[in-house]
Amino acid sequence: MDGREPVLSIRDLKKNFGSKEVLKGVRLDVYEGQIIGYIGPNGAGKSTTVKIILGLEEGYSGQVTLFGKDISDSSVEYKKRIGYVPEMADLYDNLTAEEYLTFMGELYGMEQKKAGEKAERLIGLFGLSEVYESRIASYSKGMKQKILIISSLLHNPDVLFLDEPINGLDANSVMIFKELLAQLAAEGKTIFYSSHIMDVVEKISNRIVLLHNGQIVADGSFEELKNQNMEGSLEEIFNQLTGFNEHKETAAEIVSVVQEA
Ligand SMILES: Nc1ncnc2c1ncn2[C@@H]1O[C@H](COP(=O)(O)OP(=O)(O)OP(=O)(O)O)[C@@H](O)[C@H]1O
Repeated sequence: MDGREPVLSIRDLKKNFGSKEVLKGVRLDVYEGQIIGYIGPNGAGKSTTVKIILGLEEGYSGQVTLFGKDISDSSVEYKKRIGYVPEMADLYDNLTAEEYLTFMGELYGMEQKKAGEKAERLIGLFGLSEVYESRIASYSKGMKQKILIISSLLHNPDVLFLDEPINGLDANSVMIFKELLAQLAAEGKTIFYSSHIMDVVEKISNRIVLLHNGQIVADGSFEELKNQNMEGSLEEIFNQLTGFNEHKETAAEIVSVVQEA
Protein backbone atom coordinates (compact mmCIF):
# COMPACT_ATOMS: atom_id res chain seq x y z
CA MET A 1 0.00 0.00 0.00
CA ASP A 2 2.65 2.49 1.03
CA GLY A 3 5.73 0.30 1.23
CA ARG A 4 5.15 -0.73 4.84
CA GLU A 5 4.65 -4.31 5.90
CA PRO A 6 1.03 -5.15 6.64
CA VAL A 7 0.24 -5.90 10.29
CA LEU A 8 -2.22 -8.54 9.12
CA SER A 9 -2.21 -10.33 5.82
CA ILE A 10 -4.82 -12.87 4.74
CA ARG A 11 -4.46 -14.96 1.60
CA ASP A 12 -7.06 -17.24 0.04
CA LEU A 13 -8.70 -17.96 3.38
CA LYS A 14 -11.33 -20.68 3.15
CA LYS A 15 -13.36 -22.27 5.89
CA ASN A 16 -16.18 -24.81 5.76
CA PHE A 17 -18.55 -25.89 8.49
CA GLY A 18 -19.63 -29.33 7.28
CA SER A 19 -20.73 -28.88 3.71
CA LYS A 20 -21.34 -25.16 4.19
CA GLU A 21 -18.65 -22.95 2.67
CA VAL A 22 -18.45 -19.95 4.96
CA LEU A 23 -15.25 -18.27 3.74
CA LYS A 24 -14.53 -18.75 0.04
CA GLY A 25 -11.13 -17.18 -0.47
CA VAL A 26 -10.66 -14.01 1.56
CA ARG A 27 -7.69 -11.80 0.73
CA LEU A 28 -6.87 -8.78 2.83
CA ASP A 29 -3.87 -6.67 3.89
CA VAL A 30 -4.28 -4.46 6.93
CA TYR A 31 -1.81 -1.73 7.90
CA GLU A 32 -0.82 0.00 11.11
CA GLY A 33 -3.16 2.82 12.12
CA GLN A 34 -6.09 1.56 10.09
CA ILE A 35 -9.58 1.33 11.55
CA ILE A 36 -11.25 -1.34 9.48
CA GLY A 37 -15.04 -1.43 9.58
CA TYR A 38 -15.61 -5.13 8.96
CA ILE A 39 -19.22 -5.49 7.90
CA GLY A 40 -21.53 -7.99 6.25
CA PRO A 41 -24.94 -9.63 6.63
CA ASN A 42 -25.72 -12.00 9.53
CA GLY A 43 -23.87 -15.24 8.98
CA ALA A 44 -21.47 -13.74 6.39
CA GLY A 45 -18.44 -15.09 8.25
CA LYS A 46 -17.12 -12.01 10.08
CA SER A 47 -16.76 -13.68 13.49
CA THR A 48 -15.35 -16.78 11.83
CA THR A 49 -12.58 -14.68 10.22
CA VAL A 50 -11.74 -13.02 13.53
CA LYS A 51 -11.76 -16.32 15.41
CA ILE A 52 -9.34 -17.83 12.87
CA ILE A 53 -6.98 -14.87 13.29
CA LEU A 54 -7.19 -15.24 17.07
CA GLY A 55 -6.35 -18.92 16.83
CA LEU A 56 -9.76 -19.93 18.21
CA GLU A 57 -10.94 -21.67 15.05
CA GLU A 58 -8.96 -24.33 13.24
CA GLY A 59 -9.43 -26.35 10.07
CA TYR A 60 -9.12 -23.52 7.55
CA SER A 61 -7.11 -23.35 4.36
CA GLY A 62 -5.08 -20.39 3.14
CA GLN A 63 -2.64 -18.23 5.03
CA VAL A 64 -2.98 -15.75 7.86
CA THR A 65 0.09 -13.69 8.72
CA LEU A 66 0.03 -11.50 11.79
CA PHE A 67 2.99 -9.31 12.82
CA GLY A 68 4.94 -10.88 9.95
CA LYS A 69 4.49 -14.50 11.07
CA ASP A 70 2.13 -17.21 9.88
CA ILE A 71 -0.23 -17.77 12.81
CA SER A 72 -0.13 -21.54 12.30
CA ASP A 73 3.64 -21.48 13.03
CA SER A 74 3.54 -18.87 15.78
CA SER A 75 3.60 -19.57 19.47
CA VAL A 76 0.85 -18.17 21.66
CA GLU A 77 3.10 -15.18 22.36
CA TYR A 78 1.54 -13.24 19.49
CA LYS A 79 -1.75 -13.20 21.39
CA LYS A 80 -0.25 -10.84 23.94
CA ARG A 81 -0.23 -8.17 21.24
CA ILE A 82 -3.95 -8.58 20.57
CA GLY A 83 -6.97 -7.14 22.35
CA TYR A 84 -10.39 -8.67 21.80
CA VAL A 85 -13.91 -7.60 22.64
CA PRO A 86 -16.13 -10.55 21.73
CA GLU A 87 -19.77 -10.01 20.86
CA MET A 88 -20.93 -12.29 23.61
CA ALA A 89 -18.66 -12.93 26.50
CA ASP A 90 -18.92 -14.93 29.64
CA LEU A 91 -17.55 -12.63 32.26
CA TYR A 92 -16.78 -14.28 35.57
CA ASP A 93 -19.83 -13.03 37.42
CA ASN A 94 -18.55 -14.10 40.81
CA LEU A 95 -15.44 -11.96 40.56
CA THR A 96 -15.22 -8.23 41.23
CA ALA A 97 -13.99 -6.01 38.39
CA GLU A 98 -10.74 -5.62 40.31
CA GLU A 99 -10.22 -9.39 40.50
CA TYR A 100 -11.30 -10.02 36.92
CA LEU A 101 -9.15 -7.32 35.32
CA THR A 102 -6.08 -8.13 37.40
CA PHE A 103 -6.50 -11.78 36.41
CA MET A 104 -6.86 -10.87 32.71
CA GLY A 105 -3.80 -8.60 32.90
CA GLU A 106 -1.77 -11.45 34.37
CA LEU A 107 -2.95 -13.78 31.59
CA TYR A 108 -1.51 -11.26 29.16
CA GLY A 109 1.80 -11.38 30.99
CA MET A 110 1.49 -8.25 33.11
CA GLU A 111 2.70 -8.03 36.67
CA GLN A 112 -0.18 -8.28 39.10
CA LYS A 113 0.57 -4.92 40.72
CA LYS A 114 0.83 -3.10 37.40
CA ALA A 115 -2.36 -4.74 36.08
CA GLY A 116 -4.23 -3.77 39.24
CA GLU A 117 -3.05 -0.15 39.15
CA LYS A 118 -3.84 0.29 35.48
CA ALA A 119 -7.23 -1.41 35.82
CA GLU A 120 -8.19 0.88 38.70
CA ARG A 121 -7.28 4.01 36.72
CA LEU A 122 -9.13 2.82 33.61
CA ILE A 123 -12.16 1.85 35.69
CA GLY A 124 -12.17 5.40 37.06
CA LEU A 125 -11.95 6.91 33.57
CA PHE A 126 -14.88 4.77 32.48
CA GLY A 127 -16.88 6.05 35.46
CA LEU A 128 -17.04 2.78 37.39
CA SER A 129 -14.88 3.56 40.44
CA GLU A 130 -17.75 3.02 42.85
CA VAL A 131 -18.32 -0.54 41.74
CA TYR A 132 -14.68 -1.58 41.27
CA GLU A 133 -14.90 -3.90 44.24
CA SER A 134 -18.44 -5.15 43.55
CA ARG A 135 -19.21 -8.49 41.95
CA ILE A 136 -19.68 -8.30 38.17
CA ALA A 137 -23.00 -10.14 38.61
CA SER A 138 -24.44 -6.89 39.98
CA TYR A 139 -23.41 -4.81 36.94
CA SER A 140 -25.73 -3.48 34.24
CA LYS A 141 -25.23 -4.53 30.61
CA GLY A 142 -23.31 -1.35 29.72
CA MET A 143 -21.11 -1.66 32.81
CA LYS A 144 -20.17 -5.22 31.80
CA GLN A 145 -19.39 -3.99 28.31
CA LYS A 146 -17.02 -1.40 29.75
CA ILE A 147 -15.22 -4.15 31.65
CA LEU A 148 -14.75 -6.06 28.39
CA ILE A 149 -13.39 -2.94 26.72
CA ILE A 150 -10.97 -2.27 29.58
CA SER A 151 -9.87 -5.88 29.57
CA SER A 152 -9.09 -5.68 25.83
CA LEU A 153 -6.92 -2.59 26.36
CA LEU A 154 -5.17 -3.25 29.66
CA HIS A 155 -2.05 -4.85 28.16
CA ASN A 156 -1.59 -2.13 25.52
CA PRO A 157 -2.17 -4.37 22.47
CA ASP A 158 -1.07 -3.44 18.96
CA VAL A 159 -4.16 -4.84 17.27
CA LEU A 160 -7.73 -4.69 18.54
CA PHE A 161 -10.59 -6.88 17.37
CA LEU A 162 -13.90 -5.39 18.41
CA ASP A 163 -17.22 -7.12 17.84
CA GLU A 164 -20.19 -4.78 18.47
CA PRO A 165 -18.14 -3.03 21.17
CA ILE A 166 -20.61 -0.23 21.93
CA ASN A 167 -23.49 -2.61 22.70
CA GLY A 168 -25.19 -1.25 25.78
CA LEU A 169 -23.00 1.86 26.17
CA ASP A 170 -24.76 5.15 26.87
CA ALA A 171 -24.38 8.14 24.53
CA ASN A 172 -21.61 9.79 26.56
CA SER A 173 -19.60 6.59 26.75
CA VAL A 174 -20.04 6.04 23.01
CA MET A 175 -18.62 9.50 22.39
CA ILE A 176 -15.55 8.76 24.53
CA PHE A 177 -15.13 5.36 22.89
CA LYS A 178 -15.22 6.72 19.32
CA GLU A 179 -12.65 9.35 20.22
CA LEU A 180 -10.56 6.69 21.97
CA LEU A 181 -10.44 4.57 18.80
CA ALA A 182 -9.36 7.55 16.70
CA GLN A 183 -6.60 8.40 19.19
CA LEU A 184 -5.41 4.78 19.46
CA ALA A 185 -5.23 4.55 15.65
CA ALA A 186 -3.29 7.82 15.56
CA GLU A 187 -0.81 6.14 17.96
CA GLY A 188 -0.34 3.36 15.40
CA LYS A 189 -2.75 0.75 16.75
CA THR A 190 -4.71 -1.28 14.22
CA ILE A 191 -8.41 -1.75 14.82
CA PHE A 192 -10.76 -4.30 13.34
CA TYR A 193 -14.31 -3.15 14.07
CA SER A 194 -17.26 -5.48 13.33
CA SER A 195 -20.71 -4.00 13.68
CA HIS A 196 -24.13 -3.75 12.16
CA ILE A 197 -24.58 -0.12 13.19
CA MET A 198 -23.79 1.41 9.83
CA ASP A 199 -23.77 5.08 10.76
CA VAL A 200 -21.16 4.43 13.46
CA VAL A 201 -19.02 2.31 11.10
CA GLU A 202 -19.29 5.05 8.48
CA LYS A 203 -18.03 7.67 10.93
CA ILE A 204 -15.25 5.84 12.74
CA SER A 205 -13.64 3.67 10.04
CA ASN A 206 -11.01 4.90 7.64
CA ARG A 207 -11.48 1.73 5.62
CA ILE A 208 -14.57 -0.37 5.10
CA VAL A 209 -14.44 -4.05 4.18
CA LEU A 210 -17.71 -5.75 3.24
CA LEU A 211 -17.96 -9.53 3.38
CA HIS A 212 -20.78 -11.13 1.44
CA ASN A 213 -21.28 -14.78 0.48
CA GLY A 214 -17.85 -15.66 1.87
CA GLN A 215 -15.95 -13.07 -0.15
CA ILE A 216 -14.93 -9.45 0.14
CA VAL A 217 -17.16 -7.50 -2.22
CA ALA A 218 -16.10 -3.97 -1.28
CA ASP A 219 -12.94 -2.53 0.22
CA GLY A 220 -12.10 1.14 0.57
CA SER A 221 -12.79 4.31 2.48
CA PHE A 222 -16.39 5.48 2.63
CA GLU A 223 -15.50 8.19 0.12
CA GLU A 224 -13.97 5.62 -2.23
CA LEU A 225 -17.04 3.40 -2.01
CA LYS A 226 -19.24 6.37 -2.81
CA ASN A 227 -17.05 7.16 -5.83
CA GLN A 228 -17.42 3.59 -7.11
CA ASN A 229 -20.93 4.25 -8.36
CA MET A 230 -22.45 3.60 -4.97
CA GLU A 231 -24.64 6.23 -3.54
CA GLY A 232 -25.95 7.41 -0.23
CA SER A 233 -25.15 6.41 3.30
CA LEU A 234 -23.15 3.31 4.22
CA GLU A 235 -26.46 1.65 5.07
CA GLU A 236 -27.66 2.23 1.50
CA ILE A 237 -24.35 1.09 0.02
CA PHE A 238 -24.61 -2.06 2.17
CA ASN A 239 -28.14 -2.69 0.84
CA GLN A 240 -27.02 -2.19 -2.76
CA LEU A 241 -24.00 -4.48 -2.45
CA THR A 242 -25.89 -7.25 -0.72
CA GLY A 243 -28.74 -6.98 -3.23
CA PHE A 244 -31.35 -6.04 -0.67
CA ASN A 245 -34.19 -3.63 -1.44
CA GLU A 246 -37.25 -5.24 0.07
CA HIS A 247 -37.35 -3.84 3.58
CA LYS A 248 -40.79 -2.27 3.17
CA GLU A 249 -42.35 -5.40 1.67
CA THR A 250 -40.78 -7.66 4.30
CA ALA A 251 -41.91 -5.37 7.14
CA ALA A 252 -45.45 -5.27 5.69
CA GLU A 253 -45.56 -9.08 5.53
CA ILE A 254 -44.38 -9.33 9.13
CA VAL A 255 -47.09 -6.87 10.23
CA SER A 256 -49.74 -8.90 8.42
CA VAL A 257 -48.59 -12.14 10.07
CA VAL A 258 -48.49 -10.46 13.49
CA GLN A 259 -52.02 -9.20 13.03
CA GLU A 260 -53.49 -12.52 11.88
CA ALA A 261 -56.45 -13.55 13.98
N1 LIG B 1 -19.07 -23.68 15.20
C1 LIG B 1 -19.86 -23.64 14.13
N2 LIG B 1 -20.43 -24.76 13.63
C2 LIG B 1 -21.22 -24.74 12.53
N3 LIG B 1 -21.48 -23.62 11.83
C3 LIG B 1 -20.94 -22.46 12.27
C4 LIG B 1 -20.11 -22.41 13.44
N4 LIG B 1 -19.72 -21.13 13.62
C5 LIG B 1 -20.29 -20.41 12.62
N5 LIG B 1 -21.01 -21.21 11.82
C6 LIG B 1 -21.75 -20.79 10.61
O1 LIG B 1 -20.86 -20.02 9.81
C7 LIG B 1 -21.58 -18.94 9.23
C8 LIG B 1 -20.85 -17.64 9.56
O2 LIG B 1 -20.98 -17.38 10.94
P1 LIG B 1 -20.29 -16.11 11.62
O3 LIG B 1 -20.60 -16.17 13.07
O4 LIG B 1 -18.88 -16.03 11.21
O5 LIG B 1 -21.09 -14.92 10.91
P2 LIG B 1 -21.07 -13.35 11.19
O6 LIG B 1 -20.77 -12.69 9.89
O7 LIG B 1 -20.16 -13.04 12.33
O8 LIG B 1 -22.59 -13.11 11.55
P3 LIG B 1 -23.35 -12.09 12.57
O9 LIG B 1 -23.38 -10.79 11.85
O10 LIG B 1 -24.72 -12.69 12.67
O11 LIG B 1 -22.61 -12.08 13.86
C9 LIG B 1 -23.02 -19.03 9.72
O12 LIG B 1 -23.77 -19.69 8.73
C10 LIG B 1 -22.91 -19.89 10.96
O13 LIG B 1 -24.08 -20.66 11.14
